Amino acid sequence: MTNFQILASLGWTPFFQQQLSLEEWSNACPVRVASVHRSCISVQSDTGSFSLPVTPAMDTLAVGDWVLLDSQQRYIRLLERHSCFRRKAPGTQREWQLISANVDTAFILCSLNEDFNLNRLERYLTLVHSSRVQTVILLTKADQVDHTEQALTMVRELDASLDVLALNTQASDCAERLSPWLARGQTIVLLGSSGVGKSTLTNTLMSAHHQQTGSIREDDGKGRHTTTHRELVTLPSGALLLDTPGMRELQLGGCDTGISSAFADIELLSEQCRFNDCQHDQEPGCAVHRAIESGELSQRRLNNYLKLNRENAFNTSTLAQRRAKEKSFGKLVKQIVKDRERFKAS
Ligand SMILES: Nc1nc2c(ncn2[C@@H]2O[C@H](COP(=O)(O)OP(=O)(O)OP(=O)(O)O)[C@@H](O)[C@H]2O)c(=O)[nH]1
Ligand SMILES: [Zn+2]
Repeated sequence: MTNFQILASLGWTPFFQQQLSLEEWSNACPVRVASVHRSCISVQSDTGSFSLPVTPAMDTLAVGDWVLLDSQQRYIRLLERHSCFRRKAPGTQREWQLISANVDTAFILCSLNEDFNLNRLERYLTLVHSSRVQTVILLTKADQVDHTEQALTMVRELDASLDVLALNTQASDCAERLSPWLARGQTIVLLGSSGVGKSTLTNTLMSAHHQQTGSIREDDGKGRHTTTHRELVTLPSGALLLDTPGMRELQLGGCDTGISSAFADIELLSEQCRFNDCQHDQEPGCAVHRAIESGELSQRRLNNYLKLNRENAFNTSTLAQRRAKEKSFGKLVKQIVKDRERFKAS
């Protein structure tokens, strides 16, 4: 019998439970994907961690996924995701890459030094707003700069409802300050460009208590956690942290709702533009431009909104085209099979 209490500490909730059929309830074993490698995945279950060879059916799994195994530890199926982040795979390929699945809270890290960048922050906000997750902005390296207050104000102006904290990721008070989001069974993903302090924060949170955790961790020999690939680690608080190695490029696609939500102010203004299809360029009666002139909205934010919209539309359409192609190929295959059967029958 599956121990659902242990599963709850791994992030199992009624959302997943209700997806089980009666038969699966008694026979299947739910496990959570902790890391994905080319030929194997490691999973956490109510009886501990183990790894499984990857079969073609498991090709689309992401870290954080819940999957069902049979009594022989064979893969049955993927459970529907509560939330999921994906980006366009870097390079020229028009492919998607899953960043994480079933996350409750996203910590978006942005350093306060010369890399501080509101446009990039808006890009990450668009990504998280397209999924059902709580968002917290962490402004790191607060110990290195003296303009923390101004930066906090600028970020709060992006969205007054956001939780924003400035911190030194090496300081021992991080665990306490972040504790509202780090309860047992909660899943957190760290997002942010390379060098913003994701690994440092992971290390600080991991060593918050000197306690052995049943987590999967990689050690560099100095007792330090290092990120070489995406993996789920259990923090002393009982929360599950998904550390992602530095993302050099976060290309958006399929984020229509994310844009509408991250830029709700501009979308609201657009409703007052004279023309329904106003591009907020040179059109007369543009409410967005009026807001810029009055200082209510920054030109920077509008430019970034237009840029992310173009990028999202481009990447989304290429994805849609690919899906359509796959669909028509699928139809063709079905037709061939049907014809063959008819041929056999005749
Ligand atoms: N002073 C100070 N240094 C920090 C802070 N956060 C990170 N650093 C330093 O910044 C450098 C980069 O931090 P990492 O934790 O490796 O950054 P990362 O986000 O994990 O980078 P990737 O692994 O490339 O994605 C390290 O030298 C850290 O010691 C901070 O809050 N204060
Ligand atoms: Zn307009």
